[in-house]
Order: sequence, then C-alpha cells, then structure tokens
Amino acid sequence: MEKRTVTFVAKMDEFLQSVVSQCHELGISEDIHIEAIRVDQLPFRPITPGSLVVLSTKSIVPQVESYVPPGSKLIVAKRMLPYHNLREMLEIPKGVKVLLVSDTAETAQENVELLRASGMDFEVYPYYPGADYPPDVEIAVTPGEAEHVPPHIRKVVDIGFRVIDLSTLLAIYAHFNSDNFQKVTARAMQSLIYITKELNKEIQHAHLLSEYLEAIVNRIEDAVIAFDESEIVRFVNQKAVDSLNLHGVHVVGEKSAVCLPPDFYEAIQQCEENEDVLVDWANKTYFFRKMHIVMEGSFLGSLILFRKAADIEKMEHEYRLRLYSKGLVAKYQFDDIYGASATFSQVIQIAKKIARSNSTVLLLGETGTGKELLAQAIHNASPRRREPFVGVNFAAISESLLESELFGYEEGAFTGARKGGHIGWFELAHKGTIFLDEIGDASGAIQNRLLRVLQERQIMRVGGSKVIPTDIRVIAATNQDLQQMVQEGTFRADLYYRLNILPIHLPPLRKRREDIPWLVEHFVKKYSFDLRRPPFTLSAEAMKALLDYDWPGNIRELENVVEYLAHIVDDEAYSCHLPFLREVTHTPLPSVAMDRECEAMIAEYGKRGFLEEMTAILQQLSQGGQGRYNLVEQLQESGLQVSSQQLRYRLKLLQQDELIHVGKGRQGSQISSKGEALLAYLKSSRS
Ligand SMILES: Nc1ncnc2c1ncn2[C@@H]1O[C@H](COP(=O)(O)OP(=O)(O)OP(=O)(O)O)[C@@H](O)[C@H]1O
Repeated sequence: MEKRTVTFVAKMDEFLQSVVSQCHELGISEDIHIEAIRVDQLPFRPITPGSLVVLSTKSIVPQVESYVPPGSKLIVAKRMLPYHNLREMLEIPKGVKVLLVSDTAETAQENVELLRASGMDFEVYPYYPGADYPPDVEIAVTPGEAEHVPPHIRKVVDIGFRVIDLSTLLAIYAHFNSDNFQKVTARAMQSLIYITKELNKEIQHAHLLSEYLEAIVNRIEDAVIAFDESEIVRFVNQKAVDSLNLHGVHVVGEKSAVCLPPDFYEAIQQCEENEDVLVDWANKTYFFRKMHIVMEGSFLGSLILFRKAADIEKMEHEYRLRLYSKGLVAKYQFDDIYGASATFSQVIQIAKKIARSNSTVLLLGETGTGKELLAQAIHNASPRRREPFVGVNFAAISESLLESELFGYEEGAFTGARKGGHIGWFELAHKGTIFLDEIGDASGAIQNRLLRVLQERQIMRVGGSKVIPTDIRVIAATNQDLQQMVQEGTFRADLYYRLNILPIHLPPLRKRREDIPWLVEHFVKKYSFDLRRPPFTLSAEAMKALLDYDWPGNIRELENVVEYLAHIVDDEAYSCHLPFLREVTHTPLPSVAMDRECEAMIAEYGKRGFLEEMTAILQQLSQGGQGRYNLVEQLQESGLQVSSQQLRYRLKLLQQDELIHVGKGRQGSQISSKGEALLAYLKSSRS
C-alpha cells in the first residue's frame, strides 16, 4: 500500500525537529511517511504530491501556498505547550509577573494565550526580541527560546519546544481515513498520565512536608493554633489540645468562635498582631502572641502561640540561676541608683538612652562614684539583659594571669594550662556585656590585644590558632585621666578612641551635695534592714557635717559611714560618731577617757543643780543652731523656767566645756561633737 505522507512546513528547524521526534514518539511515523521542509527550502525541495501539508503557523500560509502540489490539502497545526518543567512552573508564585519569551511577536502572543488557557495563575507578558516589557519582571518562561531572554531576568524556566496538539494529530489520521488513531490517543494519554504523575508527586511531596511540619509543631513547647482568614481552625498542636482540654473535640475545619472555649476565644481577640501579651484565662496567666500569616502580600490567616507564664518564668529563673552560679549576673537596676540632683539626674537620663544601643560605653569618674553600679544598670536595661554580664577588674588581677583569663587558653598553651583548655571572660560574655573596670591599669600588651578585639569583634585563645567571633557589648570604666595618659604615652590613643564612643562622666559627691540626704536615708534603711535593727536618725549637726565633708571616697565612703553608724548608734547619730570628723579633729572615739570627762561634767552640773537645763539646752541645739531668744521660749515650753540671763550664763559654761560653739551676732549657738557625745553618753547611761 502506498505510504501516506504528511509534510510539515515551518520557518525554524527547531520546530521541525521537535515535531518529527513527536511523530516518532507517538508511533505516527510507523503508518505515515513524515516529511519536514523549512519555508526557505521550498523552491528547491518540492512537497511530495498528494501529501497532507501541515504548517507550523497561519502566518506562513502565503509563503507556502504556491508550492503546494495540486490535490494536496493544507492545514495549520494547533500547538500546545509541553510541561516538562511542571514543578518549576508550579513553583512560580501566584500573581507574579512573568515574561513569556518567544522568537516572534506572533508566537509570543500565541504562547501567552496557551499559557493563560492552561490555568496558570501568573501575570504573563509576551516578549520577543525588541519588544517592551514591564521593568519589574523577574521570571521568564520560554518554550526553548532561552537565548532571547533579556539579560537581567533572575530566573528562566525553559519548558521545551511547543508540540502539536492531539486534535491536529487526529485531523491527520482523519485525512487519511485511518482508524489507527487509538494508538496515538493512547500515546498522547501517556503524556497526560506523565503530567498527572508529576502532579501526584507534588501532592505527595506537599503531604510529606505537612506531616513533617505537624510533627515539628507538635514537639515544640508552645501551644499553637492556626486559623484561616475566616477564623476557621486549620491546625492545633498537641500542646494546644492539652492546654484547652480539647481531647475528642472536633476543631479542625470548625469556626473558632464555635469550637474553642468562649473565654479563650475572647482572650485571643484581645491580642494585637506580633505583640506579646499576658492574658488571664481559667485562673492562669498565659503569655500570648498572635501572628498574621501573609504570603505574597495576601492575608491567609493567623497563628496563635501561647504558653503558661509560670513556665516561662521558671525557664528564665533556671537560666538566671545558671548565670548566677557562674557569677555572670548584673544585680543592679536603674531603680537602685539614688540621687535627685540636677547633675546626677541628667547623667542617669543619658545612661538610660545609651542602654538601648549596642555601642561601647566609657564610664569616667572618681573612685566610689557608682561606675560599676551604673554599668550593671545599663546592662540590665539593654536588650542583652538576659545574657551574661562579666566584670573584669584590671587593677585586681595580676598581669601574668590577665591575658589567659580574658581570652582563655588552649590545652598545652603553657606549663600548668588546664586539660581541655579554659574559656576566657570574653567568650563567657558572648551575647552579653563585658565590664572592663579600671581600664587605665591595663598594660601595653593587654591594650594591644583589647584593641584587636574591639576592632575585629573576634578573639583568639592563648596558644590557639582559631578565631572565635564574639558578639559583646563593652562597657569600660576608669578613675584615671585617660586623655592625659594618651598624651603621656601610657595609654594607646587608638584604644582610647575605640572606647570613648559614649562617654559618661559621673560627678563626685562633693559636686552634688544635695544628694547626700537622699543617699543617707537610703543607706540607713538598707543597713538597718540588714542588721535587723530599727532605723535611726541623724542630728542636725551630724547631717551638716556630712554635707560639709568633701567625700574623697564618694558614695562608697558615705555608704561605709552609714554602715558604721548603723552598728554603733542607738536611735540618733551625732557628729561625734562620724569617723571622718574624728580623723580630722583627732577627737578620740567615745572611749574610756571621753566617758570619764562626760561623767565629770555630769557630776559638776548635777552638783550645781542645772544638769536638767544643760541637757535640755544641748538637746534643743542638736535639732539645729538657735539664738538665745528661741531657746528661752523652747525651754519654757518644756516646763523649764530659765531666764534670758540664766541662759546666757549656762551657754557660757557649755562653751567653756567645749560642748557648744557660740556664733557671733545673730548666728546663735551650735552643738559641738563633744556636746553630741555628752548627749549620747547620757542616753546610754540612762537606758
Ligand atoms: N547613686 C548611687 N545610689 C546608691 N548606691 C550607690 C550609688 N552610687 C554608688 N553607690 C554604691 O557605692 C558603692 C561604690 O559604687 P561602685 O563600686 O559602683 O563605684 P565605682 O565608681 O565603680 O568605684 P571604683 O572606681 O572604686 O571601682 C557601691 O556599694 C554602690 O552600691
């Protein structure tokens, strides 16, 4: 039987090659002779007479028509896109702009229509060399024309050459009245089966992913519930089922308002997106967080994560205990820092702002001004507060140990090095804060190493070769004049500039005397509490002495004074009790000699019959300096009839005995430390 011929005519070789191989694959070439001719070959390659001429596209009809032999029929092939790269096509997100790249305007347009018809969800723009396209396109799809894709396109999906669709193949069989087409449809079905299998694989893959996800979400410590955009529950993990007692309750696929406990539903309604809130529910406090699920700009629903606040507190507590056991915790907060003077309040305001940043801080101030206290408060107010705070005092550790303590060492780094090496303070402080106290005492060698750490934010252990990256906030402190040390060449200028990024100057106590009463009150409470004793007061003279003193040891010295008083005084402290005044005036402690002197004076006043008056005058003066007129009035108010003349005499006597200072003119009289001592003696001998 004469073999029937089909002649495919196209402009491009690629089409002809792909259509011939498609005919081989589908077995068409077993029944029908296949001929393939390029349009430009037609003048010298005649079409076999009687063949069915199939054109790749309508646009070439005028060029081909005159070469079609009489009796031959001409049809235009319908073509479809192959889906070899189905997975990549499916991975293109919904709504994304896609360039469909072909060689000509016409095929580009045809392909766009085919792609749209296939139900793919992206925005497709036809493109052929020289065509315009939107600037924000990032993905190109092309049926075998990758060489025409514009260069800046991020991703190219090549789906392979377009093939002839099933209806054209059936038209070929119909033309030859052949009933052999079942074979073709069966083979064509195979390609559909291939697509279905691919889809199936995708579905299985997605299913597996969702199983993995479920297993992971069921293992996390938080309870998780996911809702879709209509508040229908799409997922609950085991923790959520347990916490809400939803065992045996069908919730997935149900409206959350219906299937969840009503007060719980109400509680989650209160949550704002991405805000951590504490919600009371069923007599327990829960820590809630609500997150919106947004993909490619579309709102898909919400995720609720919650956990008992007590569990979180327990975890935090355990973590802090671990840090405490290693001594890596900062105790003080800004609330523990006392002082209301304008100078000091300004310092604290600046420090609070600085706390939020990550930059290096340099605390400058005399000894005892609260540099370490402030460093701890800054750490505790910073985002690193849950991480370690490691304090290093350069003055307190010997030079030979310092390097290995700061940077750690590897096993065998030196004789005596611990087995397994040793972690250094910089490593311990990772994610937290390192406080470099008395930095002015660091030796030249240590300064060099510190500079490298600050520049590179990485350390190398002594005897090691590996660099260890560190994420550390540095707070340095000194009571020395670093600037002068730089000028004298004892402190590296580059290290100074690395440290002096956020300097804070802590004023000495003598420059903020207004804070003394506040601090005294705070320390009296603190030490009375520590010693389990009732709080005591300070006489006016004692307070005046505190206000007048220069405090070379600053707040530490003041604290020590108050602690000392808390040990020795009963209910009131007098200036004779103040250790620094004794040091200045060389007044002996209320010692045996002083006691004897007190006894002698008391005996003398008693003998003269005015002990009561003398005591009352001293008591009045211990409340603050006063003039004679006032004193007479007050003595009379307390039932002592003392005339102005008598008072003058008594005051003279008290002055002779150094129990008071009498001021000139209107200044009035003041109790002396000896006077205070006499009062203290009287009190203790009477009790
Ligand atoms: N403003 C303050 N309020 C309460 N207590 C303070 C204040 N400032 C300092 N102190 C207390 O004074 C003492 C000394 O403070 P700190 O050790 O922080 O001083 P420093 O400047 O680091 O001293 P040095 O330079 O000697 O190391 C601490 O006991 C601290 O609690």
